[in-house]
Amino acid sequence: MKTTLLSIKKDKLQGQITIPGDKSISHRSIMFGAIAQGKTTVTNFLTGDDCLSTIACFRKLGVKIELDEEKVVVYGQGLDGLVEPRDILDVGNSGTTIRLMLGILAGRPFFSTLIGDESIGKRPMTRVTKPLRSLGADIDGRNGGEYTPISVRGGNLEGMEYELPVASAQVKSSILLAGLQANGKTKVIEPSKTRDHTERMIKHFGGEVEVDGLSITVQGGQALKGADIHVPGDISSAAFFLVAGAIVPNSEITLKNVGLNPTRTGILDVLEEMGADFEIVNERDSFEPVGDIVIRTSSLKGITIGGDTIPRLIDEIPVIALLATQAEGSTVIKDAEELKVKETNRIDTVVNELKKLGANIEATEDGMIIHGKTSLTGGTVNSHGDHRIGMMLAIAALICNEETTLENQEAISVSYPNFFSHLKSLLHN
Ligand SMILES: O=C(O)C1=C[C@@H](OP(=O)(O)O)[C@@H](O)[C@H](O)C1
Ligand SMILES: C=C(OP(=O)(O)O)C(=O)O
Repeated sequence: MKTTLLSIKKDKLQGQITIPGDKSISHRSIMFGAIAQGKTTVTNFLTGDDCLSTIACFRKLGVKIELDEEKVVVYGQGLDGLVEPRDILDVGNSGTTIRLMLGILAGRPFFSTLIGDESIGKRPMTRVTKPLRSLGADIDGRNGGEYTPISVRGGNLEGMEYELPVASAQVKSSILLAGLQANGKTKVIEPSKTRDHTERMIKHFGGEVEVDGLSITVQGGQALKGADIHVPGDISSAAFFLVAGAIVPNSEITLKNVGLNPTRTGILDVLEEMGADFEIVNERDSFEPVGDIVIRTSSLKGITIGGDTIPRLIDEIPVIALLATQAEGSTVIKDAEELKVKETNRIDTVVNELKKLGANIEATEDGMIIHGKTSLTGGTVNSHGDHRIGMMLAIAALICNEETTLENQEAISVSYPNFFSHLKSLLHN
C-alpha cells in the first residue's frame, strides 16, 4: 500500500491542463479495432491500468496490438480472427472490460474464462450473463454466473428484444456486441439514456445501428472495417479539476480537450445549477464533441440531483459530494443505488471518508445528503482501492485546514496515471 502526504490548504490553483483520453472510448477503440477487419489507429489513448487490461485480454485472443507513446495500432482480422485463449483473461479492476468482453465472447465458438481483482470479484455480472444466456451463450460462473471467475462457450446466438432492468451503458454495450454476432435483430431498451459511445463506434467502424429514443437495434452479421480514432479527453477525469477550480479560493483553471458528449455532461448541468463560474470555449468535433472549459472559484448553492441525470454523471458523484460540502444549504443525491456496485460501494466510501475530514454528510438508501458549507479539517483517509475515491480525497486535501494523508493512492492509475503531476502543475504555494 502506498501512502502519500497530500498538500496542505492552497491559496489558489492556476494554469491549464490537457485532459487525458476518455476511458470508455479508449476501451471501445481497442474492442472495435479487434473485431473489425483491417488496421485501427488510436491516438490520445488512455494508458490507464484499466485500458491496458483490455489490450492484454485482446492480445490473448490472438489480436496483434502495438502500443507506443504516440498511438495504439490494432490489426483486426474480424470476429472470426479471434482465437481461443490458452490462458485466463484477466480484466484487473475494469468492469467495462469484463462486461463488454463477455458480449463479444458470447458470440465466439470457443471457451474462455475471465477473472479480475478483488473488487471485480464482488461486482454483479448477472446483469450481463443473464441476457447473454438468453441470446444463446453458454456461460457459468461463481454463484450461478453472478461473480468471477466466469467461463463462456459462445456461438449460435439468436437476436432478441431486451428491456434493461438498470440504466447501464456496460450492459447495453455487452448485448449490442453480442447482437452484432446474432441471427436477426437485437433490440435493447434502456430505462434512461446512458453513454452512447458504443452506438457511435458501430457507425464509425462502418456498421449500422438504429436509435429510436431509448431503444437501440442492431442487425447481426455486419462486417466492421478498421478506422482511425482520436480519443477526446475524459470529462470524468476533468471533473476533479472542475471541482478543484470551483472550491479553492482565487483559482482559474483551463481544462483543454474535454469530451462533451451530451450523455456524459451531467456534471456541467450540476455546476451550472449550483451557480459555478465556468465557460466552455473552442467547441469542436473531434470523433465526439469536445471543448475547453475555464473554471473559476465559485459561490455555490445546494441542489437536488436525481432521475435521468444520474447516468449522465454516475462516475462524478464522489467529487460532486465534495463540491456540495462547499455549497450553501443542502444537496440531495438520489436515484443513485448503482453507486453501491462500483469499484467500492461509493455511497459508503464517500460518506465515511468525507466524514473523516469533517464533512456534514449522511448516506441514504439511494444516495446521500450533504449539508454545507463546511470547513474541512484533515486527517488520514483511504481510497479503498477505488481510483475515483482517491482523486476526490486528493482534491479535498486542497481545502483542508490540517495535513491529510491518503492511503492506497496507487488506485488512481486505473483511470488517471498522471493525476498528481497535473495537480502539481496548478499549485503556486
Ligand atoms: O460503459 C462504460 O464505459 C461505463 C459505464 C458506466 O458503468 P455502468 O454501465 O455499470 O453504469 C460507468 O460507471 C463506467 O465507468 C464506464
Ligand atoms: C465504474 C468505473 O469503471 P468500471 O465499471 O469500468 O470499473 C469507473 O471508472 O468509475
